[in-house]
Amino acid sequence: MPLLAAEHLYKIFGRRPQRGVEALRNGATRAELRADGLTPAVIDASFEVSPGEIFVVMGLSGSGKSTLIRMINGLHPATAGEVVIEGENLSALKGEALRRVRREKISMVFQHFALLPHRTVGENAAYGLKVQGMSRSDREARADRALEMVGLKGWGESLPGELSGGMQQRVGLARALAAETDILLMDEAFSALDPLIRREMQDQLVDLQQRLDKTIVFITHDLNEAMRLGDRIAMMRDGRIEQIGTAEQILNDPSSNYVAQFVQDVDRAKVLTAGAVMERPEYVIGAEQGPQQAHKLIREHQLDALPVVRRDRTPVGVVLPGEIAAAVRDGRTDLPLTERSASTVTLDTPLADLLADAARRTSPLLVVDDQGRLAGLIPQVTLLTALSNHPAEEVSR
Ligand SMILES: Nc1ncnc2c1ncn2[C@@H]1O[C@H](COP(=O)(O)OP(=O)(O)OP(=O)(O)O)[C@@H](O)[C@H]1O
Repeated sequence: MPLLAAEHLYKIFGRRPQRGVEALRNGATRAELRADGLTPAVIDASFEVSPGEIFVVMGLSGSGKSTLIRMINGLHPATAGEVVIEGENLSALKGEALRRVRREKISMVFQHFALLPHRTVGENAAYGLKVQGMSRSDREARADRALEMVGLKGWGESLPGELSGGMQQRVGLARALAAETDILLMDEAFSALDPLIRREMQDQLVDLQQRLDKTIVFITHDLNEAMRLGDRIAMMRDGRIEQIGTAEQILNDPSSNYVAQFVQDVDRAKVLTAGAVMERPEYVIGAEQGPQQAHKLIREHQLDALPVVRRDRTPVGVVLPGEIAAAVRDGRTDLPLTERSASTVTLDTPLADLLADAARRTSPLLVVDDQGRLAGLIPQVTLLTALSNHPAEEVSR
């Protein structure tokens, strides 16, 4: 079951917004609604977020991201459609019931930290808990734990003004973590930070997510940030979600010209991984087999390379047509198939790392999964083609 789902959500600002929903469903354009005094901020948005996922909502200014996230946390009632959290329809809740879900399930991190300047870092981290009526000692214990998680142990007595921007945002994050909700909503949370600190925070967020298994909806207008953070990304335009997919799906298979144009300048080498560019081998050969069998398979199926694997499918190496043909011709049929060992990389190795020595490579790369089993193969030509699109200085990091 998804932890969080949006089902045909609409948010229209203006008087009697419901008529705008009807008009849009009947094919009216945004401009037509505007002329009628209505602003459609979110139009027919549907998606599901799984537990432990980082789901990024990406779009330009005015595309509807903030409005969408405000509907998810119940700050804005939806004009139509539903927000469902752990099976509970938020849109149907009111008053205390709505406040309870918001308090227990969702916490929010804002762009401008939203810290109270005259309260200490510790008090700021514990702020949401005080509002809930939690005892002082419990509040302090939770706030301390949260500050430690974000690397601010020992800063509890300081005032926010004594901290750098990056540290202040960590306090904002600690406050959200102290609430111990499963869902974190982050609205342009790192946009006010300078680039180096921003990267650090992105890395820390991914790390925290892996340790704490939070479900995160992260809003950004920065495509690189979206690609770095998102398990999946929803691309928004003019209130509508144009495409939802992994960074790789969006790069390799954009659903519209708009998305294609948007991603055209992305450095693919930094986003794509070995898993995205590999081919799944249709044929493999067991390490106990000999060159005769390898030769036969290669000839019959016109293979460019044949991975050699053990019984448990861990790779031993790869045989190439020319060499195996020569061995068979010379009668060296007792040759062990492990003769040429190939380099192996894991599924999540960035393409940029593979390109670093692509020009020197003479055999395909074997890709293994996290159990060390053969998952795929990256032919030489794939690397060389990628390399020609990414000059070496661009990919060396
Ligand atoms: N309270 C409001 N009343 C009227 N119109 C609004 C309101 N809030 C947002 N809008 C309009 O809804 C549209 C979407 O705005 P929204 O703030 O959700 O976009 P955004 O993608 O978050 O942009 P930004 O990154 O600039 O915050 C815009 O046209 C905006 O002017």
